[in-house]
Amino acid sequence: MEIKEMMMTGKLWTSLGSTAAALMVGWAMFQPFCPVDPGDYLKKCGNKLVTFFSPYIEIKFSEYTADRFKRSEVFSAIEAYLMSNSSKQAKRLKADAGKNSRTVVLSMDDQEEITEEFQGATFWWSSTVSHTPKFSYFSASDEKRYYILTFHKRYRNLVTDSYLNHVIEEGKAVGVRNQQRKLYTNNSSDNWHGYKKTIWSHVVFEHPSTFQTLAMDPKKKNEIMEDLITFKRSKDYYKKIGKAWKRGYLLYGPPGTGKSSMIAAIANLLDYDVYDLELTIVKNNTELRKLLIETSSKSIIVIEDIDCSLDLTGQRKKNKKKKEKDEKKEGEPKPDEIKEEEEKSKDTESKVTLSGLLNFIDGLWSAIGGEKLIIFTTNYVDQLDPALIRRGRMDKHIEMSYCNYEGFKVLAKNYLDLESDPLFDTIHGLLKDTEITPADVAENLMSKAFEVNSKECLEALISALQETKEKARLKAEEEAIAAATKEGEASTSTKEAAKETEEKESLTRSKDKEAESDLV
Ligand SMILES: Nc1ncnc2c1ncn2[C@@H]1O[C@H](COP(=O)(O)OP(=O)(O)OP(=O)(O)O)[C@@H](O)[C@H]1O
Ligand SMILES: [Mg+2]
Repeated sequence: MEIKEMMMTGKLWTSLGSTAAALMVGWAMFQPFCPVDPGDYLKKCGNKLVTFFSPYIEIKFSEYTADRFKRSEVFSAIEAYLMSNSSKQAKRLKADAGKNSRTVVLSMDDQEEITEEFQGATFWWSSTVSHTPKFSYFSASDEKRYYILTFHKRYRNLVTDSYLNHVIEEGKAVGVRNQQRKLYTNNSSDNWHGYKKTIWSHVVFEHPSTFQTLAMDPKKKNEIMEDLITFKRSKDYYKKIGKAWKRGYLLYGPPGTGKSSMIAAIANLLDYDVYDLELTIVKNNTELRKLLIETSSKSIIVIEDIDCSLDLTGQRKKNKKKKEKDEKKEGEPKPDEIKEEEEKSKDTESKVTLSGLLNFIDGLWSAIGGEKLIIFTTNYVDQLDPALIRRGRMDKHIEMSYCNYEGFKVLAKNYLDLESDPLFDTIHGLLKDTEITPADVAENLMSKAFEVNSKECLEALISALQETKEKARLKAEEEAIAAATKEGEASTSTKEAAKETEEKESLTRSKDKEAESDLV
């Protein structure tokens, strides 16, 4: 009996096992054709059930928006907002460098939770990270971070009406307080794709130049500072007059007169990020627009040496010449080498046009983000297209000129801690009729030894000034001689030409006379 039972139980298990195996095999074959995963379905139903009975509501804030293009500003604001609470409550924290790299900023690490009270309500914040497997080029096995806010459903209105606004505004303010100023530069568009794309790369901006250290006419300096501060405070004014909140500056002057130093001083005064735009690697107007969209507000967009960056006016002339050349050669077969070269240059050549750049400065897209300063620098202001620098586009034209006595006094104070010296009078006299850049003055005032010897530095400057003055005198003399020689040559050739005409005329006259006498 027992043996029979055992045999039957054994048979039962065997048949059950084989049925299960058959079912599994069948399911595995059928699964690819079944649109719904029952596991997922059950999970969904479970979630629905829990949500239905739970009195709590959850809001999820992802780090990246759907297009994974830009880090969500809301996420960054929440991150900053939770900082102060995190450092008190969370047990696992993340540390990062704060403003000017002098402080450490702590924030909540992944998979942590904190609680906070707001107007009598309790809110739970948790930070979560999920790892997505690599299934496409764009996802690249990445971590997705998000914050989840949980609250009782009776606070729904409080959250939507005031709590979220409070979090974002506070967070943005904390972000600005902790944020290090950054210096950005644009990458070639070859690096713009994939998840790890970087349109702009940055380093911490730490240039020490300020308006106090800038050598220039104090009146002009104050005027610029006032203009900048007014701009920074004029959000409502710009809205009222219907203008985008941005301003254009054109800095021009010879090399070494402080154009780049002025940009750094402006960034330090306004506390803005700097985007140093390298136009030569921007391939076309669309790329230029993309770069603009990716800049933050409270920023300075700089295009240095605009005359060299892109031959905007010249490009049109060049194209015209090329066209003429092409027309001439029309019909002639082109050798393979030339064809290849043309293809290559087509790829590398920047196709940013003047109109593209003008749109960048004041087209519809330029208003995005607001609070932007656009600065162009050039050594040759007369070579720029007038459309580019007309008032309204470049609102302020600032000439950075050679060093004058006022400028020298600023440099002497900065470099030597000197406000007066008997040698100042000599320098004053020499500066009146010598063109020397502040960079050259600064170089002479810089102490070559650890101990500053003011007298030696001033004497070095005096001899540099005398040398420059002498060089300028010799150059002027040479030019005068060259001009006189040219004039002399010109007058000789004019005389010769006159003589030739005279001879020709007398020849014609005599021929006419001969003809007349023949007729008689
Ligand atoms: N006006 C100035 N005040 C103080 N320092 C200056 C001034 N001009 C030049 N310098 C000194 O000279 C150096 C070079 O100046 P800067 O790079 O600002 O000149 P720039 O006008 O931008 O020249 P470039 O046209 O060649 O780019 C600076 O590092 C700074 O030390
Ligand atoms: Mg410069």
